Amino acid sequence: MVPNIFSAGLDITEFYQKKPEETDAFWRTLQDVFLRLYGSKLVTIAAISGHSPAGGCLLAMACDYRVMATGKYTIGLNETLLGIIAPFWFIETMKNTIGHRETEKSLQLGKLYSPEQAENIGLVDQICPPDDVLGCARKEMVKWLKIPDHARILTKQLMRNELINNLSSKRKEDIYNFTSFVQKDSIQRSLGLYLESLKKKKS
Ligand SMILES: CCCCCCCCCCCCC/C=C/C(=O)SCCNC(=O)CCNC(=O)[C@H](O)C(C)(C)COP(=O)(O)OP(=O)(O)OC[C@H]1O[C@@H](n2cnc3c(N)ncnc32)[C@H](O)[C@@H]1OP(=O)(O)O
Repeated sequence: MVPNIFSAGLDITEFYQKKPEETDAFWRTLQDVFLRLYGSKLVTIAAISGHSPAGGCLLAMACDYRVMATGKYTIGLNETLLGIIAPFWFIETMKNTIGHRETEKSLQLGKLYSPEQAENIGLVDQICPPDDVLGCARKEMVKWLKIPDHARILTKQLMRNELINNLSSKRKEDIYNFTSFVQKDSIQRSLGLYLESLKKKKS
């Protein structure tokens, strides 16, 4: 685990000043990761040890349960703040997690929540002191593993298959949408400025 960061989201440099075939491949890989994690038969618990913006939030939401460290960390889908938009399957995953109305506000505002706020709206299920996040996740895992596996798996599939099938049937179209969107000059400019601002913040 990297201290303070669960995931900084997608590596923007993978779709900044890249060739279309490179961004296509990047997006296809992300679809694969999501479909495998969201559709996993295993019990998946995210131990969110720190910041979890955008793609990081998506990965966490793809799990069955989320434990987040307390502290000055944030989680959410902040795409609009970067001048980009969350694709339909990010949106659907968030709707399935926190409901339609909260998702609508959250996405338009590019909202990043504190751990306490995230727990209040159900974006995370539990908050724990940073040095106990894994311990809390393990304790929760024990509960989930006591459920008869076949029943849990079938239930999970019933809940998740609609989104899985929807994305699986639209993968090509979704890749096309991503690449044509991020390759626009205006979007490339926004991404460049955002990357610069991240570096400036650091120095
Ligand atoms: C008709 C309809 C059509 C629909 C079409 C749909 C199209 C789809 C559009 C596109 C969808 C894209 C979805 C995108 C999802 C994403 O995940 S985008 C990434 C979002 N991530 C962020 O905004 C987080 C950015 N990072 C931070 O805020 C901070 O780094 C941090 C996580 C809070 C940690 O802070 P700190 O510890 O201070 O680390 P830093 O020192 O700031 O960072 C270290 C270096 O890393 C660089 N960096 C950080 N994050 C990223 C990143 N995500 N990508 C690339 N690079 C990143 C940062 O610049 C530092 O770099 P160096 O200076 O070189 O070390």
